Amino acid sequence: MDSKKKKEEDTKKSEIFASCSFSALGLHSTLCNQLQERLGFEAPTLVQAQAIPVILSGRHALVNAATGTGKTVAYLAPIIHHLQSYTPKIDRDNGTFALVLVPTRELCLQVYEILQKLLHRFHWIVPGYIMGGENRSKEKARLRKGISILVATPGRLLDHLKNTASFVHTNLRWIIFDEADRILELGFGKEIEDILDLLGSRQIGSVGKGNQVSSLPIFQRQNLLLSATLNEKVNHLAKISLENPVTIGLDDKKIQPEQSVDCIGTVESDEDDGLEYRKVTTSSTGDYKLPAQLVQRYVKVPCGSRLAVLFSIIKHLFEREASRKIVVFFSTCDAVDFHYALLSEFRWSPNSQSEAENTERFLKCNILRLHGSMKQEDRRTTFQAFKTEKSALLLSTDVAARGLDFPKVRCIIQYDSPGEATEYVHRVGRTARLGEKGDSLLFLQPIEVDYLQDLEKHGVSLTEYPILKVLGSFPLYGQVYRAKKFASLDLHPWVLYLQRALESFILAEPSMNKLAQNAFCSWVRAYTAHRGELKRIFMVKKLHLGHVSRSFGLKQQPSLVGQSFQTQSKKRKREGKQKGLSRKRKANRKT
Ligand SMILES: Nc1ncnc2c1ncn2[C@@H]1O[C@H](COP(=O)(O)OP(=O)(O)OP(=O)(O)O)[C@@H](O)[C@H]1O
Repeated sequence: MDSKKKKEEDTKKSEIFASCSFSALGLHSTLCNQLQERLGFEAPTLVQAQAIPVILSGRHALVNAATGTGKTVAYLAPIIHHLQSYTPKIDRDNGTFALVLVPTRELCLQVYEILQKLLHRFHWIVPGYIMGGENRSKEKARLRKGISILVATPGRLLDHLKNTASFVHTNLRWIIFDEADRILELGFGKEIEDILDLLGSRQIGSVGKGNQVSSLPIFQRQNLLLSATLNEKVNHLAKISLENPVTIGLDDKKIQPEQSVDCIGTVESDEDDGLEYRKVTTSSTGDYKLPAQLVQRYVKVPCGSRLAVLFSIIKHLFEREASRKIVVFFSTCDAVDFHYALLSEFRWSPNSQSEAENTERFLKCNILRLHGSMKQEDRRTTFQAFKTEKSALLLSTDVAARGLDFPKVRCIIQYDSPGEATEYVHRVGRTARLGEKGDSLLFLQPIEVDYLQDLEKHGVSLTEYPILKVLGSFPLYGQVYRAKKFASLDLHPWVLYLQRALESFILAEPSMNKLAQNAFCSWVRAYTAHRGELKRIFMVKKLHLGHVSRSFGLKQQPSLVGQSFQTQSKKRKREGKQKGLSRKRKANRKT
């Protein structure tokens, strides 16, 4: 390696990793060995170097650091450090000492897997998880046996707190909210407050709640909140769950002690022992932290050409580099199902003269899908598969947007726009993790480009993707159509031919046609669900439903599809009433 390259590498490393070792942070040597041997971590990341000593000290903490910077180990390592040091050694009868609350099932499994690795040499500390979609009786049995560090989704945890008498949590010392803002966005606010009440952890001061196992010391509660993005709701949660917390990772732009206008709930600490104690005011217009090496672009596509352009870009990316991982985000489960079926089955050879010659799969890559309406077992299989695959395309709802750590994802495509800027940040955060390369591409219709200004307000700026150049790389009947000739994507021959082929393919397959109609309906519903300021940008009134139909490869008149939209929406409402759907679930239905 030449010296310039080495210097660059060193600079890059120093922007991610601290110059100290894990043991210098005060962690037990066996744990440091586990970090190295089981996880391959040589040195702590910057956020770990900041957070571990604070968390070891027992202080409550609010940790705000960019996606993929190692927040998980930042809280797990200090907990394990403490638990392994207790004498007498803890055992399963002592019940749960640490509770990690996460928004999704996949994140639950991910944290659990890391715990398993870290606890390899501490067999007396038992990790476990409970989450929606799993068998309650089996979970009850596991809780009865005792779980020292429990990872949970909030709804299921509350269920067990209320209904599982054998769940021992009298020794609880830590409550961690990982992806705190997402937990709240999903509408779990009430559950969280109930959980804090049931655990006697609201407003703290609840040190040593009476029933501790007598041989163990009385523990001071320590609560931790972590997220790459903060919002008003997190401030509220911080207020009701953290006592005199230390804030880690909040940069100066976000910390404006004198400003109170945007401050909703101030987390304050007036102690000064050399650690970073600050008054925090997170403003809703503050900027978000994104990995510096992430290349962010947008592509402006007229609605009717969206489908053809998406297919072309994915094809282009895999043809340029066959071995790569890409995630495409959609707004609804139905949209994922439709695009999954179509991308997997669509056959078209751009140079064939007749339909009979269209035997070749348009996309040859491995395609996976993930969303909240899938069976738990299928979700688990996809999650594991995408982790281990070297090359694959994952189509997903926002269920994959938070916290998931899929190695080596090179590109994130946001086909349906994310809505809140926080969601944008977390979606793109699935790539460019821990200093790795990463690209992101946001699809926008010409009527939606004001969204770029909304992102700008949060310090997120994107450049335009050279779509005409990409389309120009596809020969059609031996001819290459050069970029400059086509002012609009709609008129590009490649797009026109591909769109026609997609529409014929869908029309010929009744099941595909049905999937397309369902996807269309739920897409329109999701579009109408944009909130607040964003309603001004994503205005359903501005949509041309005929063009939206085209974007699902449908030739039908929008009014026909519109009828089925109404029927479906009535049906869902009826079902919702029958099931007594909570506000939370309604908010959650997109994922
Ligand atoms: N000290 C370290 N050395 C090397 N790799 C690390 C280190 N700490 C974490 N990692 C790796 O970095 C990646 C990101 O870590 P993690 O998932 O904890 O990030 P995060 O900050 O929680 O991200 P997000 O905000 O998306 O949830 C993981 O693959 C993890 O294994």
